[in-house]
Amino acid sequence: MRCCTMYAKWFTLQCVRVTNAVQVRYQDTRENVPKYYPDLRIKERLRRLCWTSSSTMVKAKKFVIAARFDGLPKVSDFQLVEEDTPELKNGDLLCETLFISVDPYMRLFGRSLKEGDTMIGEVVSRVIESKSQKYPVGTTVLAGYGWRTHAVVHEDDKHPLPTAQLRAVPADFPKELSPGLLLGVTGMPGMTAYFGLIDVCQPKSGETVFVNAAAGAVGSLVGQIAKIKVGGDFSVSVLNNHMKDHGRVAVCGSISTYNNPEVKGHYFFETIITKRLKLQGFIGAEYQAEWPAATTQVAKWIVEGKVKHKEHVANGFDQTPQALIGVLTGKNTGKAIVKI
Ligand SMILES: NC(=O)C1=CN([C@@H]2O[C@H](COP(=O)(O)OP(=O)(O)OC[C@H]3O[C@@H](n4cnc5c(N)ncnc54)[C@H](OP(=O)(O)O)[C@@H]3O)[C@@H](O)[C@H]2O)C=CC1
Ligand SMILES: CCCCCC(=O)/C=C/[C@H]1[C@H](O)CC(=O)[C@@H]1CCCCCCC(=O)O
Repeated sequence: MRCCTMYAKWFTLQCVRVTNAVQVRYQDTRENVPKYYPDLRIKERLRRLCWTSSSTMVKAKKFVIAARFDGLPKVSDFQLVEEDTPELKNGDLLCETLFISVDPYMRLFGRSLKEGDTMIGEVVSRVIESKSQKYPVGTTVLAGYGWRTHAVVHEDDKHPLPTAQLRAVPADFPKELSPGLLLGVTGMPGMTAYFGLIDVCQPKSGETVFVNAAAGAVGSLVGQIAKIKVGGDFSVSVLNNHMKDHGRVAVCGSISTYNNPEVKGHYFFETIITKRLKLQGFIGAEYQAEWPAATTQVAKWIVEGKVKHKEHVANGFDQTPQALIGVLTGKNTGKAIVKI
C-alpha cells in the first residue's frame, strides 16, 4: 500500500513535469534510460500519457544543403534549420532520432542534391507519438528520413533506397546490443562486408584475403569474418604485386575518388589478364532478401565475442556535417555514427 502511494505520488510528480515541460522531460527520461534497452514499461506509459494527451508539435531540426558539394564537403555546405512537425494523420508516426548514419555514399549521392534539399541518410529512431498500429509508441525503428532530429513518416512510406526502408528493429536483435549497430556492423556496411566476402569472393580454406580500407565499417568486418591480413594501397600494392593467379576481387567502393571525380582509378589490365583475376563490383543492397538472416548471424557472433565492433561516435546533432567530413578524410575507425 505504502509502495502504491509512493508510486502514485511519483507518478503524479512526473505527470506535472510532463505537462509543464514536455520536451525537457522527454529528453530527461531518455537520458536516464539505462544502456540501450531498458525496462521501458513505466517510462513508456508516461510517454504515452505525455504524447497522447495533447496533439504534439515538436520543434525539429534538420540539415539542408546550403551549397552543392565541390570537392570535399564543407561545414558551410550544410544549413541547420528548424521546423514544426506536422500533426499526425492515420498511419503516421512521429520519430525522434537516436542515431544518424554517416556513410561515404552520401558524398556521391550528394551530387544530385540541390540547395534546400534535406540531407539524406539512414537513422535509428524511437516512435514518440503514433497513429500507426504497426509502429506503436516506444518502437525503435530504422528509417531513411535523413539528417533530422524528428520526423513524421507514414507506416507505408517507401524509400527510393532499398536499405533505407522504414522497419522496426528485428525482434531477435539482442537486447544488450545498441540499436545503433543496425547502421553499422549488423546493418548496411556489415551486410556489404558479409556478402562481398562470402558470396562475391567465395573464399576457400587456405586462401589469403586482402582488405582495403580495413579500418572502416565495411573493411573491419571483412577482416574478422575472414581472419585476414590487411593490405596496403590496393591498386598498386595488392592488385599488381600480391594477387595470386585466379584471385577474386570484390569491389564495393572507391572512397579515395569520391571528392575528386577527375581522378580515375588505376586499372592494371596486364596483371588482371596474366593472373586471370576476377573483379566484381557489387551493391550490398542487392542481397537485401538475405539480410535478416545475416544480421542475426553477425549479431550472434558479436554476443559470442567472435566479432568485435568499433563505433566512431560524434555526439550531438549539430556535429553531423563534421562527422561526414571525417568519414571522407579517414578520421573514423569503425562505423561513424552521430548520437543525438
Ligand atoms: N557497394 C556497396 O553496397 C557499399 C559500398 N561501400 C563502400 O565501401 C567503402 C568503405 O565504406 P565504409 O567502410 O562504410 O566507410 P568508412 O568511412 O567506415 O571506412 C572507409 C575507410 O576508408 C579510408 N579512407 C577514407 N577516406 C579516404 C580517402 N580519401 N582515400 C583513401 N582512403 C580513405 C579510411 O581508412 P584509413 O584509416 O586507412 O585511411 C576509412 O577508415 C566506401 O568506398 C563505400 O562507398 C559501403 C557500403 C556499401
Ligand atoms: C561508384 C558508386 C559507389 C557506391 C558505393 C557505395 O557506397 C554504395 C552504397 C550503397 C549501399 O549498399 C546502400 C545504398 O543505398 C548505397 C547506394 C546504392 C546505390 C545503388 C544504385 C544502383 C543503381 O543505380 O541501379
